[in-house]
Amino acid sequence: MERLLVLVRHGQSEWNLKNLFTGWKDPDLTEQGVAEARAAGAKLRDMKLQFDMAYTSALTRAQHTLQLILAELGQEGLETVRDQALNERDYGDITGMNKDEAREKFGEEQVHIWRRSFDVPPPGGESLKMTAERVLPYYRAEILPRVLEGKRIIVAAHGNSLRSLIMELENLTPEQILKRELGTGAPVVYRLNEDGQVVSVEDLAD
Ligand SMILES: O=C(O)[C@H](O)COP(=O)(O)O
Repeated sequence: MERLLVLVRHGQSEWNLKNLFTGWKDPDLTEQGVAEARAAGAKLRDMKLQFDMAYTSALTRAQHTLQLILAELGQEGLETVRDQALNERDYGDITGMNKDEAREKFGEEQVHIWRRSFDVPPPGGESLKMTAERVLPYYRAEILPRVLEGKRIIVAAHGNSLRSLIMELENLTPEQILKRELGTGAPVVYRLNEDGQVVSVEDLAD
């Protein structure tokens, strides 16, 4: 039985382009983001992958990315579940702030801690640990059982919601996940065994 799980971060958003902390804000894709999403779909098509179900967040940039990928695959209208459990990490009070200006104001090191530490949340926002505490229960209850019953699943979501899931799938330590960056529009293709453990991983980033 095929147990396929593909994770893909949305293409470049308007706020990625402006270098703003985005979190739960809802900008759409840029032209480049649209192109990245189409390219992700083309890569999956070249691998002859097809899906039985899709999951995405409650945010436009992820939903739009999924829609463009499915169009490339000729799978428009695929059964899709949208849930805010898969939303980006909430950046709290620094949402909307320019990332370079934040470094000037709070210092390079502090901003790096907010962005890449495991358990230090930005003020009023979520750490990666807190993000994992909503992503993983959702994954275990909704997504994993479907993969294990043989449904081929694609998840279009966000840098940090996916990093928290990848940490679990790849058994990474907090130190290892800090260094794991996800490119916009770069699918990661997992095959799982009957216990839900990863037997192969293919990162399609160029
Ligand atoms: O929410 C954001 O600003 C980005 O999508 C991810 O931000 P990061 O690179 O700081 O994790």
